[in-house]
Amino acid sequence: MKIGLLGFGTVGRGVVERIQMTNQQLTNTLSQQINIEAVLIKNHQKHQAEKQTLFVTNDWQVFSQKCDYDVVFEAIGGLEPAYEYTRFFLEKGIPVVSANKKLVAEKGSELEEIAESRNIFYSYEAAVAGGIPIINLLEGSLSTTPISKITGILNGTTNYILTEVKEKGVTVEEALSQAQLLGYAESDPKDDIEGYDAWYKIRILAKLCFGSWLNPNKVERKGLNDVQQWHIELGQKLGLTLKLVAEAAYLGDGEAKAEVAPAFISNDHPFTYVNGVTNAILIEGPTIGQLCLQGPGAGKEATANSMVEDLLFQSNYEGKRSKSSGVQSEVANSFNHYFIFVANEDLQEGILEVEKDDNQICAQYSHPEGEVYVVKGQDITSPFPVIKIIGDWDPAQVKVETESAILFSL
Ligand SMILES: NC(=O)C1=CN([C@@H]2O[C@H](COP(=O)(O)OP(=O)(O)OC[C@H]3O[C@@H](n4cnc5c(N)ncnc54)[C@H](OP(=O)(O)O)[C@@H]3O)[C@@H](O)[C@H]2O)C=CC1
Ligand SMILES: N[C@@H](CC=O)C(=O)O
Repeated sequence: MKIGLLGFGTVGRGVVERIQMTNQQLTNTLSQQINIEAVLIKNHQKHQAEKQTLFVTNDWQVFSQKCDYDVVFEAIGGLEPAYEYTRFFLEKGIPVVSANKKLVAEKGSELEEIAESRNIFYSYEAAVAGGIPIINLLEGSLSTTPISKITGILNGTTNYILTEVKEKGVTVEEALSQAQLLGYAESDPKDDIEGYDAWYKIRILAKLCFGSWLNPNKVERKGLNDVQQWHIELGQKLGLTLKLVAEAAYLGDGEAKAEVAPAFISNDHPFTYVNGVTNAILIEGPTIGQLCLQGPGAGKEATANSMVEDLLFQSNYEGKRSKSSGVQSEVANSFNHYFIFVANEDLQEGILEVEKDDNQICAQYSHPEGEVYVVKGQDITSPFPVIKIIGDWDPAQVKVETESAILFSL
């Protein structure tokens, strides 16, 4: 089997190592030897010093003209030129295995159509939650399972940062540099911090769970930008852990909604102890109850593992597998507690804003830097930072330490 590899960074290198490491097993399973025919990179200088046994080029013409690949792996990232290159191979009838969530979320519909018309696959197991085999699970073992909601910690970098800051007291910048060194972050880490990466991923999951692509303009995206240290501290004092959470739910009548936002997790929820680069996904539906998966969400080995297994999974079906069209189940109405944070300097305006929307304030806590108002409802919004609480958390049950930093006042 002749492989063309687009990209030789964290993931591309992982693919080569994984193929080398399990070469014998792969040969046995596929009944043929896997050979990496050519690797496309961008910056030749960067790779010049390396002793290479592979054919590595930065010339697209050279790479594309080889064209007798049986499969192409795409680990470049971003929209262009990944889109052009993927299209090129699919149109030639060459299947593509991708790790590129941005490309799948933005152009997946069109690329899948091309693949289907050529009776080949365009697959992207590694694009969502790194090493967790969620895509082929949804399309395979759960393909007729009614799903009402899917919730996930889908970005390894932000989860790693939040964990490092909490457990080691490092700064966000220090933790981000470490995440970059470990190969977890996107080439532009704003994609992680501002929630874009998780936004692409939840849009892909929503399509697989509910059968159609959501209008991206209607998928809310909030990253960690508005979260301040005192918000996290207050949450911690109240037994809550901050995570960047993506959710998609089926509302009935063909309507689904999705969002990415920071959320406080109560300590009875399966996500509470999901730390570091680990991702977790909770799938809910009437026949399965709650199904929770967790595993490495980023990094060379885990992501490459998903790409190689994706190839094997797809090869078993020789492009003839019928894909799940999403079996929706209407989500039950749920009301959550929300924290609305108002810094000291905004207090006068803040309380008026909080009360304006007929919000019932069920509790209020103080911190030297501001107040938090706890309200209960659905989709609460405010001009002030709002953080939803996920899990079973009730202010009436909370025992707050009565130290000066925080006082229970309602
Ligand atoms: N890192 C991770 O843990 C995970 C990453 N992914 C996804 O995998 C993809 C790759 O990520 P990652 O390996 O981390 O990224 P890297 O930045 O480490 O590697 C990107 C590779 O693509 C090459 N490249 C970039 N632009 C071009 C271009 N225009 N033409 C040819 N080659 C190009 C780069 O070349 P050069 O070496 O010359 O710079 C580099 O080899 C992304 O879509 C990412 O979202 C998915 C899951 C996990
Ligand atoms: N930058 C991404 C990489 C995997 O998709 C992340 O941190 O999750």
